[in-house]
Amino acid sequence: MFVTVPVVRVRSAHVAYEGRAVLQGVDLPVDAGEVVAILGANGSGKSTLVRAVLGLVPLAAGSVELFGEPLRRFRQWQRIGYVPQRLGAGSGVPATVAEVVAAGRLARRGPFRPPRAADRAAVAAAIAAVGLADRAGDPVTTLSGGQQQRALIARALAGQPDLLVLDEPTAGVDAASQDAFADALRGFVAGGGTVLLVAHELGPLRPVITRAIVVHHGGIAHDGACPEPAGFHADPGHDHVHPHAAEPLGTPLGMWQS
Ligand SMILES: Nc1ncnc2c1ncn2[C@@H]1O[C@H](COP(=O)(O)OP(=O)(O)OP(=O)(O)O)[C@@H](O)[C@H]1O
Repeated sequence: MFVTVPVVRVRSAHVAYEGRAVLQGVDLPVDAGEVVAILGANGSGKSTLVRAVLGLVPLAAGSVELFGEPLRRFRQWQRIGYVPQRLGAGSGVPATVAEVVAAGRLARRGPFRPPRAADRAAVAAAIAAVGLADRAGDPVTTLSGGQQQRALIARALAGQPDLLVLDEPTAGVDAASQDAFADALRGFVAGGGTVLLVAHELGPLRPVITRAIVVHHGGIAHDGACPEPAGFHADPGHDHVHPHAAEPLGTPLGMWQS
């Protein structure tokens, strides 16, 4: 019998920083093809959860499996594309968009092999997917913050991962970049990809999200449909949400938002 293995399986995860508990017994399975948004107030532990999934912060207790492998044995990192929360401080090297995106291909082709046609095609496709084809030759430093974020997403896509993990990919990003990102995600998922992303506001991403997780008080307060903000509260820039009739589980959405 064919049994599908979850792409991510977090079991009873506990994480503490300097003795202060941030996650306390979190369970999270993510199946292939899901687009899971992790929501919650500032400091609730959203980034900590995705960092724990990737082994970037240690678990005090519990376990993580990726593609059915315990994290400590997992070696297929080329199957995962990760976009951290912020572009690090500039290295001083004015790399072009194409160079930054091509770096995302290294895990696939190995650092000492020249790029093949398939590598060049994957890089071009990733740049096009985020709507930056006309900026491919420009230094990333000349791009807006939102466009730089799109370049990082293209870098993750260029590796043709099975799982994309994105930490607040649309925070502070202009509307055009949010739309471009939503389109890129749609294409990625249509090609069989799975997505785990941290978000503060869903905006244009909302229709792409198949499942929302809300982290609150070290645990998962909601796991299901996207909480529906009413009317104009869904607008980007409106950073709080009021309780209303459609909220899930009877929990005031305001509790989850800062
Ligand atoms: N490396 C660290 N050392 C100590 N404390 C940390 C560290 N990283 C995060 N924390 C603390 O852990 C808590 C959860 O942080 P985390 O970044 O996971 O929250 P978040 O939900 O992603 O927040 P935000 O929405 O502001 O990005 C916060 O109180 C934060 O200050």
